Amino acid sequence: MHAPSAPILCSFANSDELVESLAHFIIKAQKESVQRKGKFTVAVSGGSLPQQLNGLIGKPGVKWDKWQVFYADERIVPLDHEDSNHNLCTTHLWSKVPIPKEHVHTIDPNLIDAASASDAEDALEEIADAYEKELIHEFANKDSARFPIFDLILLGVGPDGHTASLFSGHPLLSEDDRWVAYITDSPKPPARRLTLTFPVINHAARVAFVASGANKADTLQTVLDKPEEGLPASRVRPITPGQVYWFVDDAAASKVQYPRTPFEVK
Ligand SMILES: O=C(O)[C@H](O)[C@@H](O)[C@H](O)[C@H](O)COP(=O)(O)O
Repeated sequence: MHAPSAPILCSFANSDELVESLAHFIIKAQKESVQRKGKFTVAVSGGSLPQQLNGLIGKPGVKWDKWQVFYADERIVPLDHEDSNHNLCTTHLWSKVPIPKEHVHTIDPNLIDAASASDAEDALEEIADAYEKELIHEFANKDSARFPIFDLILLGVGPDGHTASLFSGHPLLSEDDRWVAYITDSPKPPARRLTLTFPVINHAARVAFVASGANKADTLQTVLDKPEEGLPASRVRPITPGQVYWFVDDAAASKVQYPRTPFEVK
């Protein structure tokens, strides 16, 4: 197996340029995937990311009916709860674009009540299993790959270097079997979450991190310049031919020595 390729860092003068370039990048990835196999499989996370996808709204190149969307991580709360990533993405994106509802794969709402009614981990396990089955169903035509190969996984990074719901020092960092796992002790509230695991993230064709603002400068410096520290975001290194990209603004990249790559819209 080849070594993973080095991250590609693209930094933009301001948030508008970042959002617009990210939209072009996503549309290009979508075109390649749709041409090759008629669909585009994407995973998205929460935080500030959904808002940074608003460059896609109204762009004629986006073939929303070809998208199949999963959540890179999700909080175990009802889907209309203010903490829900699905709710956040619906507010910022899905409600504004013609994506078929059934193409956005949520955690099973029928299982959430049981999980909130008790502290039993069984209920969380059941939600994680059901979401994994949903993924297996979508990726059923996968060759004989051990893990799904997403066309694109979109991630944010927290101040502590976490990504999706993969946190420093957590035993889940060494999960090498499951596709989806739950946690009950997220340091970032709410505590109970689902997350795609590292093997899934690192099998993707493309992973794009999106980060903006000066409050991300120290984190990016550690993640990109000191990968040996092993922060969760540094561990995102998709296996060849997968590629990880960083879409950031100059404020977030201000302390990073790692070389920038000019972004070209083709
Ligand atoms: O649901 C979540 O909590 C997120 O998926 C999480 O991984 C997020 O992406 C980072 O914490 C960055 O969040 P910000 O973009 O808001 O800094």
